[in-house]
Amino acid sequence: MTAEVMAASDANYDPALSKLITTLKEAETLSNDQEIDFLKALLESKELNALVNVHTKVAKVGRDDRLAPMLSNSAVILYEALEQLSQRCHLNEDCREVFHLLQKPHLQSLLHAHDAIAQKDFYPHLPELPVEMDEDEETIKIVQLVKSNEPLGATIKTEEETGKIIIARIMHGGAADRSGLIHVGDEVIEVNGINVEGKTPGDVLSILQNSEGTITFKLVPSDGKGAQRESKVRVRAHFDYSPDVDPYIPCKEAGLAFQRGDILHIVSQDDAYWWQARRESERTARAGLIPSRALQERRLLHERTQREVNDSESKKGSCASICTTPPASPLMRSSSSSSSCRQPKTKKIMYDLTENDDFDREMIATYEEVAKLYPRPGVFRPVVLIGAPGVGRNELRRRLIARDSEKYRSPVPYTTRPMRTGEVAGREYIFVTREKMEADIEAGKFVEHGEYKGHLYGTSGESVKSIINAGCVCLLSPHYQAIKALRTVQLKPFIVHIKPPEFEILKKTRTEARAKSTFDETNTRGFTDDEFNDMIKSAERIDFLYGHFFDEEILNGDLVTAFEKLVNTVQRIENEPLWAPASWVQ
Ligand SMILES: Nc1ncnc2c1ncn2[C@@H]1O[C@H](COP(=O)(O)OP(=O)(O)OP(=O)(O)O)[C@@H](O)[C@H]1O
Repeated sequence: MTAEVMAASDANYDPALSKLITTLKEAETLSNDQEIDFLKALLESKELNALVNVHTKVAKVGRDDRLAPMLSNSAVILYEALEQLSQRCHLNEDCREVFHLLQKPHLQSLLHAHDAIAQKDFYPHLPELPVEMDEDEETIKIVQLVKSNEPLGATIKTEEETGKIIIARIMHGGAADRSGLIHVGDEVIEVNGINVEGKTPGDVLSILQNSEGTITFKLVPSDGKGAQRESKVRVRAHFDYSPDVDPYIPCKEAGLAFQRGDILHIVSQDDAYWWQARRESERTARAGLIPSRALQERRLLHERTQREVNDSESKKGSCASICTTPPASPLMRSSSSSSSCRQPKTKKIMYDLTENDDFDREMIATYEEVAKLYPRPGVFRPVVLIGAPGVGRNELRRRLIARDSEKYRSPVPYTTRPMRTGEVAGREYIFVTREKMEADIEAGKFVEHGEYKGHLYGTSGESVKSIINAGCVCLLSPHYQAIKALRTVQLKPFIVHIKPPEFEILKKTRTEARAKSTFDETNTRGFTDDEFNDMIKSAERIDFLYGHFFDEEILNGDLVTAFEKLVNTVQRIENEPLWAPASWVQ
């Protein structure tokens, strides 16, 4: 043994490292180049030796069966348990306590850390060693897939600089993805023995369409690994989408149709314009292409600009009959119908902002990131009933309170108007001076407020909070313009849109029930046909302006049915995890 190696063992070198140093010494006698010197210095460094020792100890602990984890998915089990418990919380105290404990962020983080260790998530993922090969020779892979009714789940494109046909996307969960053999960036050289050089993606598609049985691809693998990780993002769609009528989608068959309100699992946002998603309710399905937020926002902006141009053109009277612009979407029509659904003069208007409510639609509604919000035992989310004036929000609210007045309560509103005969302070209203109310509004003490006939009206945040803190369900039926002020992380409201049925049913149900028009200040006559029509138009406008904020819609035709649906809804809010803005769930 050489003097240096003796020194190495003196320094408590790891045996394997000592052996390497010895071998290196022997090699040094054969050649004496700089690289060997460098390697020697590295192997003899204290830092490397310390690292190797740590590694050996960790590896030894890892081999000890006594320390093997029982399971590596405890966090998943926790969420499953929460889901089960949430339906039983109302049954007994123990359930509620466990449910409460399992929701603690510390416990959840602990289980996540446990799972990461159990799954050995700490091991570095080293790139695969390159296989020795002739540098000039390209690796080619031959992939065979059996053609079925299911689409391949991949899109191709022509690479601009080279003209090569390249795999542009692999749809998550699709046939190509499941095969694990085709990756984004792979170059397609042949399909079923046909050279695709110089061909367009359309030509390749027709080769595929005309093939039967097995399809054989000859591919040059891309440099990257192409491994796709699924993102966990869930969004609520705020618009309807159909790939069949989208002229820009790269491949209609690869598109995913959805409707406003659908919860979508966004599995990939790798492409700036086309995300991959599947409907939350179809977890195993192949992912489909949907427009990204950026693309959809651009389109809406474009449509809006187009509409403005058309509006100004038609005002000039120049192209009304020759304009070839496609008919306005429902989105556009509602937006321009503000004058047709303005409230009648006799109706009380607490929120004198009718000229401004287009601002509410300024926010471009595309997708909203959501997450499951679990009910907290004893702390109920406020339920906000929104609807066109006269549609029956207060009737439904009153019925719910009458059903269980211990549980459902509404805050007493504040007003600056003088008290009328028969009224009791604190029962109908809390009467305050204008100065006091303005100061409180300024100080942010009202969750919603408005002005009617020179008097202020509003609901204080404190009164809502005190109902929630008393363990009751707070019911609110404010003017629809209060939605934005109420929809905060502090209140986490559940918003229900009470909608009128079609004209005939609306008229029939109200007439049979001798309903009193809320447009009549004396509250003595029934609704007129004009008022029914206004109610329907107003509901359309509310839907256009605020539809993306609604958690639920209830059609108030038959009152018994509508009330039953409301009862079911409030029970779900109390017991089930429900989708809510992701920023509310931390
Ligand atoms: N489904 C229904 N069938 C029959 N009558 C109904 C129905 N829903 C509500 N009504 C009646 O319609 C009238 C107006 O209802 P309500 O007072 O609840 O309206 P609202 O939405 O609170 O209106 P506003 O905001 O103008 O006060 C009441 O007489 C109510 O009993």
